[in-house]
Amino acid sequence: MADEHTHEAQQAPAKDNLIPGVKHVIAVSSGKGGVGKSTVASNLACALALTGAKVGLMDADLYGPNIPMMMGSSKGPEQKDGKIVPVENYGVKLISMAYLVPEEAPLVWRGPMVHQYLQAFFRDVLWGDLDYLLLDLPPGTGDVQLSISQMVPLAGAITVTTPQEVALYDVRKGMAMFQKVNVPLLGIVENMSSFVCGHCGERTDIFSHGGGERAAEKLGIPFLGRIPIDPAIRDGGDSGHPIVVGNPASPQAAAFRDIAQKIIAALGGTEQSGSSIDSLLKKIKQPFTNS
Ligand SMILES: Nc1ncnc2c1ncn2[C@@H]1O[C@H](COP(=O)(O)OP(=O)(O)OP(=O)(O)O)[C@@H](O)[C@H]1O
Repeated sequence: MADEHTHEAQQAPAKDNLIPGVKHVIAVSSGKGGVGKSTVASNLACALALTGAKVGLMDADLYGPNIPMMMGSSKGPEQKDGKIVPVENYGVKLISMAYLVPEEAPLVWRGPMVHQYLQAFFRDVLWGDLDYLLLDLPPGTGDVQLSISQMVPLAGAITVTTPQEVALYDVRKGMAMFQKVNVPLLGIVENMSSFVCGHCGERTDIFSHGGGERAAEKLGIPFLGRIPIDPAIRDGGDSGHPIVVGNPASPQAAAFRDIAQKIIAALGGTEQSGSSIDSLLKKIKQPFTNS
């Protein structure tokens, strides 16, 4: 069944460009749920915005949209001339299903509905000119991934994984799907790597160690970096202050910025170096607002 679907996707010619002002669309994916894909997507979006790039983040996880909470922006979008004005926080334009349905409503969509909603997220949202539009995908390989690969040209896909074997098994399947639909693989981010005790400094490899890098080597794709498992990162997500903007001086924020620079370089942009954290932060128009 999956093969039939991917075959369909491969054959479908790219439609009219639904987002002509967007230079690079980047899929943030994961083989498994709960590995930190939305956390990585929101921190990378902030890190890219801090370089001065124009950035959007689409919460394409129609079944479990978390981006508004993680980006501290629960207030829904406004409409203008029948179009949706994306919400903006930390210099990142945002859209999510969470803005459009009541909080407690179950999110159960059939395939055609998924396609329609995603199309509306591309076509009916006033994204304007963007350097990067990140798509936070649902975990796994399903309707959303296929619809998106048919709808817009993807500059590349990033996969987030935790380091243990069972997560890596799913990474390979996810990456194979992107390869089948001719989406370049930008690389793997290993999240929830080691835990370093804040008291004694001892390192514990809760989900094993180094699996993301080994998988990248095996698959012949770049390893983009590792993010430690750290309560401050979880706290940033829960409180709507991604650590990249909530605590920019932390090593965790630096790890996200480093990955963002690798993505910029992979897509042909210029790495921004030498900027102080203060000067980068001044580029965020309205920090900590819109919640
Ligand atoms: N590096 C980290 N350290 C500590 N907590 C983390 C880290 N990364 C993510 N988390 C936490 O793990 C939980 C799951 O993360 P997140 O929602 O980003 O995962 P996900 O892969 O997008 O999940 P799903 O796609 O299944 O909704 C969240 O509570 C988040 O704050």
